[in-house]
Amino acid sequence: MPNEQSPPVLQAQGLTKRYGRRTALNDVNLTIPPGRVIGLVGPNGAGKSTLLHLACGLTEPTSGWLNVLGSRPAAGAAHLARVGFVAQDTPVYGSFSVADHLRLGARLNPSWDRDLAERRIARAGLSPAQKAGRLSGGQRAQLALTIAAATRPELLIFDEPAAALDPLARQAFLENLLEFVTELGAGAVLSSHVLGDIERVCDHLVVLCASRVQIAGDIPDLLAAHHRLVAPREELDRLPGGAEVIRVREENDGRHVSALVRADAGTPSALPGSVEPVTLEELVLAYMTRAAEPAARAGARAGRGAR
Ligand SMILES: Nc1ncnc2c1ncn2[C@@H]1O[C@H](COP(=O)(O)OP(=O)(O)OP(=O)(O)O)[C@@H](O)[C@H]1O
Repeated sequence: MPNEQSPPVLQAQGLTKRYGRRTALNDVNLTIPPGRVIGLVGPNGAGKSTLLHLACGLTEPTSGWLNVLGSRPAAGAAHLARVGFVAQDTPVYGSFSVADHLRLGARLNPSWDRDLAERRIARAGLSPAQKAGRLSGGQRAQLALTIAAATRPELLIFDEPAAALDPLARQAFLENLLEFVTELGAGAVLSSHVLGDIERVCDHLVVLCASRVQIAGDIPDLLAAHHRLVAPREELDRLPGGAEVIRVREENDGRHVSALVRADAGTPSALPGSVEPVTLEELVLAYMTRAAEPAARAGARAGRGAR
């Protein structure tokens, strides 16, 4: 069970990963405190899988470093056992039965919790005799989750585990995930494109776009620090110190703008115009849009140059 003295779940400094000439992660700095369920969001190609693969020790940084639970990823068998990973396509062995998977898990993992595995398989309604290749996407995801959790890791890492599931199966999967996290006293990192899923299960958010972390923090703190305001455009030049405009949109009247602003706690009363709280979706979209704008402008310039 993590406490105040526990090391950060993830800590990265200058973390960079290149595949040939392609940069997947660029100078990522991140410190995530212990005991969190972390949502990792970002558009396709943002570098989410790369970050998760680095965290599991499946690949090495090009430069910089990353610590997971206070050590380099996969630094020896003992550290490897502290982290459970469920990959994007929740892989299982198609010709093995559910029971075969549990037997294999028990044989390969000294910390295997047989009681937890069997209890959860029964709870998910999976028949031990069923071949994994015949399971539905939702059942396969539950099996992969159970195998990862039965090794009793301190951190569970999921790469878009529920992407292919229908809403009901997704809800069942996420509920199960949260139950595991509670039962094991573990942390979890979960990448997803579905903000509703993140909102439902995560208490910490990392927005990754264009190979960099755009914003990270505990979700209640992030929501408290961001505001939507509608004000005359010129008022944006007179924002209080420390306030930062993340995204601006023209209002229909041509005189006012709607802006998403980051401001320290306590500043909302100093902001001009009408000030409203933001939703998690607005916040994430604002950072994604801001990150995409330089690339879009560069693309437009290149397009004009090509004509
Ligand atoms: N093994 C690889 N070889 C070459 N390029 C790669 C490799 N893995 C990832 N990339 C590239 O690195 C960048 C980041 O990819 P990554 O898969 O980490 O993004 P992602 O945020 O997980 O995307 P998605 O949401 O589509 O799964 C992309 O440009 C991708 O093409």
